[in-house]
Amino acid sequence: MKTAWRVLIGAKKYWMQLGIGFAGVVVATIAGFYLPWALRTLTQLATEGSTRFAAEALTIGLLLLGATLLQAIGTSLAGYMNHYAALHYVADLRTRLYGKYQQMSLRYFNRNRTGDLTGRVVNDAMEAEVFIAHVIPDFVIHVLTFAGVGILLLAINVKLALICLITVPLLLAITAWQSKRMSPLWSENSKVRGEIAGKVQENLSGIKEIQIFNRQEEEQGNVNRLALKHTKTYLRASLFNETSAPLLTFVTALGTVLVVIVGGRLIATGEANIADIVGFVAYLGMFYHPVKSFSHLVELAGRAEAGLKRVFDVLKEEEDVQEKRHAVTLPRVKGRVSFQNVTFAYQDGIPVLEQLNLSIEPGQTVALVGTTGVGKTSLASLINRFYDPQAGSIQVDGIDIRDVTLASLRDNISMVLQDTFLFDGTVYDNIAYGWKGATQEEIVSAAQAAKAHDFITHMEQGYDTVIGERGVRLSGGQKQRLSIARAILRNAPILILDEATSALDTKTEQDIQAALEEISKDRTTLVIAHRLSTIRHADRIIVLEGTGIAEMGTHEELLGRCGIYARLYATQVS
Ligand SMILES: Nc1ncnc2c1ncn2[C@@H]1O[C@H](COP(=O)(O)OP(=O)(O)OP(=O)(O)O)[C@@H](O)[C@H]1O
Repeated sequence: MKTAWRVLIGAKKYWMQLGIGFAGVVVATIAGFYLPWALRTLTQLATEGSTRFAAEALTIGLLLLGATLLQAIGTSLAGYMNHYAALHYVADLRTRLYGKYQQMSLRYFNRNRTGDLTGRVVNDAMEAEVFIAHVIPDFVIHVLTFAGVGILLLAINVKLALICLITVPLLLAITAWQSKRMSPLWSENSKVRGEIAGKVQENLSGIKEIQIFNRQEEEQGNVNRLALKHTKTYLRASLFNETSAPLLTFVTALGTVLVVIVGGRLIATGEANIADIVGFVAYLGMFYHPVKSFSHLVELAGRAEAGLKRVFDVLKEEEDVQEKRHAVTLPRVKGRVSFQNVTFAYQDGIPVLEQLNLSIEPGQTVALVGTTGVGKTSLASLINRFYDPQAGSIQVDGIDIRDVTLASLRDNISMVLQDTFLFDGTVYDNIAYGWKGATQEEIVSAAQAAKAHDFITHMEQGYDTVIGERGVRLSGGQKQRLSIARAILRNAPILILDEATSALDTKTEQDIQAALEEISKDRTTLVIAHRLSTIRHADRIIVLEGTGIAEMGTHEELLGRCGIYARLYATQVS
């Protein structure tokens, strides 16, 4: 019920269509009441031996035709309008869900599987259609039919009407019990569906590894296990439904039996006539139908509710990297970046950085070095708020980055990441992704600076070549060069290069290094590199160890200190 309200309130924009749909449902349901009434009237006229039977029958026939027409028009109008509202609401829900994903921090994506999150947008959001176009209209039809037919039965014969009410509490009790038992089964079912989506998505992303390590059989087994788990949970719900359905049919039949027995006695005592009983029995099916179908409706609602809960769970999730209510726009900065007593951990109790202090002046190039896993990427990720630190603050030009809008902060930062991600579009579009509204000349000159122009022009369709999902049709080095071009195009005052040239051969790396040094001249640059030869000319080199800074200085100063850096350097040059 709560979900139905939530969906109805959420679909406010479509209340007009829902109103028309509602009117259609009401008209069609009421028009449907006429057939048994017509039967009763005809029987009455026949048993009374009316002389105008043929003329009366014609009138009743014409009225029946009108009622049937109204029923058809009402049903199709309601069907279209309810679907119109439902499908538009699904589209809104999918867009909102995707929008929410875009606001979430990386921490959220580390916690959840991509396939599961995709499943919520593709499958679970669609359950709103079931709610709006099926569950709610059916509920209205059932309530209207039950109440309307109930009144008609009372009008025909009060005693008989009360008799057929006897079984209703029992039918409702069975339905309520069924609904209580089914709800967790459907939740489990939706969860397993999400697990299947997550597993398949993960395996498709890692298809190379599966083939390299010959794990096809094992992975197929894993997917099969999940598929069977889904079958089992679905079957459990289905079994429960299938066993309670005959029980409902039996109790309904009991009501009809009572009406036949008591109806016979009432005819014998003259309290009812044949026409009443004919009308009564014809209405009885309509009267019990809503109560009987209520269980199917409960099943449908339960299934839809379980899916929608997974959608609403995401929508109500709090973003851990939040923009303040009155966050200001950060203008183009000079590029001073400072970390003050920053403590950061992915998991409670396992700090990656502790009480870290660091200040980078505008235009400086600072290199971060340290053993693998020490926290270099994590430190860089804090600057554009992929994550927020648990303690301390990070400032850009003296302004706490939590006080400014995320968009304006990120507009000031250009990043080339360790794993380059390219979209399935053209080379041109992928570079242009770096800056909205870049001109063709700017894109080409960024590609030239990133030493990508030559290989691009040698491709079949040059800048218009489609590079495939994640840039699969490019080599690692080519991808990296496109991503550097994208960053150059962005022309932001702060540049972060995280292993930006690791996939390049030495010659190309040297060429790009020169270009990167050129563009980093007038901007603050943070370089993370394992190959120490590439950061020799940095203004400052910071060596991370444990959870903080162990050494800091220029290349020469650090070599002279004969510490960690000197040892690392010695192992690389030897
Ligand atoms: N998303 C994550 N969730 C949990 N722990 C993480 C996550 N990313 C990194 N870590 C952990 O945090 C620590 C620092 O990782 P980080 O990637 O910052 O190191 P790094 O110095 O950049 O390593 P590398 O040189 O190998 O790229 C590591 O112990 C790593 O296992």
